Amino acid sequence: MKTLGQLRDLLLPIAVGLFTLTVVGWLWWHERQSLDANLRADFDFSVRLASTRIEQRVANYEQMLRAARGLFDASDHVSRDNFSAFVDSLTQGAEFSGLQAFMYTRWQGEGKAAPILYVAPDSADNLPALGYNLLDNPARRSAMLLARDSGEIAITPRVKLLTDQPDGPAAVVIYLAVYDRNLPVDSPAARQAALRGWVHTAFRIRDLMASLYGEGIPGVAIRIHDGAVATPDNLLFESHPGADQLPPPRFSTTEYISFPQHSWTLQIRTTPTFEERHSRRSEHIIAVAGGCGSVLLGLFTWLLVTGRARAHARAQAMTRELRESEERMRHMAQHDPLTQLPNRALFSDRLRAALARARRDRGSAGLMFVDLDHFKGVNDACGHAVGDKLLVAASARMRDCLRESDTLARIGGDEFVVLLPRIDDRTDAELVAGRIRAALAQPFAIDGRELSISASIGIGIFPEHGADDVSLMKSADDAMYRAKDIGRDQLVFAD
Ligand SMILES: Nc1nc2c(ncn2[C@@H]2O[C@H](COP(=O)(O)OP(=O)(O)OP(=O)(O)O)[C@@H](O)[C@H]2O)c(=O)[nH]1
Repeated sequence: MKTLGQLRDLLLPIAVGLFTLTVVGWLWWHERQSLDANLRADFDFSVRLASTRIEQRVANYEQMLRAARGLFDASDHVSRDNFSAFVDSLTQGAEFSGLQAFMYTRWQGEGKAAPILYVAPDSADNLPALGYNLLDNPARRSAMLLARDSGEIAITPRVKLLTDQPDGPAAVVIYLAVYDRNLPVDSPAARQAALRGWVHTAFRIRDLMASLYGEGIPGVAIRIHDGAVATPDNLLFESHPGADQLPPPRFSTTEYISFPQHSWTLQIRTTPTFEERHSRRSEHIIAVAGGCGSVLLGLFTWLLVTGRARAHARAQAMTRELRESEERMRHMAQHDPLTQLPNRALFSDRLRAALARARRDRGSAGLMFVDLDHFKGVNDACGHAVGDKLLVAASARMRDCLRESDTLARIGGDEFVVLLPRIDDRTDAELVAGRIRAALAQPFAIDGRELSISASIGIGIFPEHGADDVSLMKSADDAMYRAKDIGRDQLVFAD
């Protein structure tokens, strides 16, 4: 029954702790899911932002090219100054940053060169490009012809700018054909016949990205590859060189940006900076605080459940201690501390009770005073400690001479009293006194010494030597003194 109760007291706190832990686990999981969802949403937003910004920027370049074509559509004679002034007006306040050069190339006919005629801005970087025959460059040539035939923009694959070193950064050029404004342009053949030249813009990809994002792209790493398949050879741009060395990303994706008959592949992944931006502190707080709270709640439940039992056990222990302490106090109040024999007070109680019983039964009782002879000599010769041991040993021997119902008490230094509550006559008392004398007469071996003692004994019999405890005590005491007087080691009856 007790074990069942203990088991229940243990199971309830465990169940409460487990339940709380489950709730905490669910909260933790929920928080984690929500953080993951936030992170995912942020990443998706970054991806959309990246591809939209690039598309938007290229669309701006296209707008600019179309505006420039409008300039040529409006006039048969566009001078270099007209062109520069037009480009200046276009770029003022408009979002064309990242652009390296804006150019016009004249078509001089089949089999002839197509040199760059105008370049703006006419900076020291750009001017060396003037006069370069673009048709000599296969990548540019095919984009130019595509632009001519389609009437739309055409973008080159990865090229180097004419003014950059051969190992310079990756760049692209966007072409838009300019036609004779008096001729039809409704078919590829018509467009070929009406071709006057091309307006085109050139830009480095890294300048384009820097103009979009500034120094760094926050949180995500972007790689742009030329074409629909990402290979190291067609890499146009990477925002975080060495991103492969980073720990695996939480999220990554591939996006495509399409141009007429051309596309770019964008590989976008999260970086540790991005993942750290979404602190997992709340998740950790829930785990730690929830875990500790569950344990505390379990402990609290255990304290509540076992509180009554523990208070009961404590009360029992205290009661037991109190009883034992009372018992000890009572024993100390009624017993001699050296021999543990009853003291005078307890002896008096028992004497009175014995005499009352004897009086009622019309029986007899015996009272003996036993005083050791010359005990002072033992103390003086052997020391007080040996005297103590002798007193204890003598008490034990005297006790052995008595019945269970008899009482032996120590009422003074070497003074003992014996109560024989039920005797037939004085012979019984004489017999007991004889046994005591004989027991004490045997030598005692204390601390390697042999000690011999004797005792003087005075005996009083109830009722003949005293009708009450006081007179009987006095009679026996007087008899003992008489035994001392007649030479000690004697047994004397009261008068
Ligand atoms: N060792 C020890 N001695 C005690 C104790 N109580 C009393 N005494 C000594 O016991 C002796 C008792 O001496 P008395 O009864 O006066 O005389 P006595 O030497 O026994 O000689 P008698 O006249 O034969 O009784 C004293 O010297 C006390 O100091 C005790 O508890 N231990």
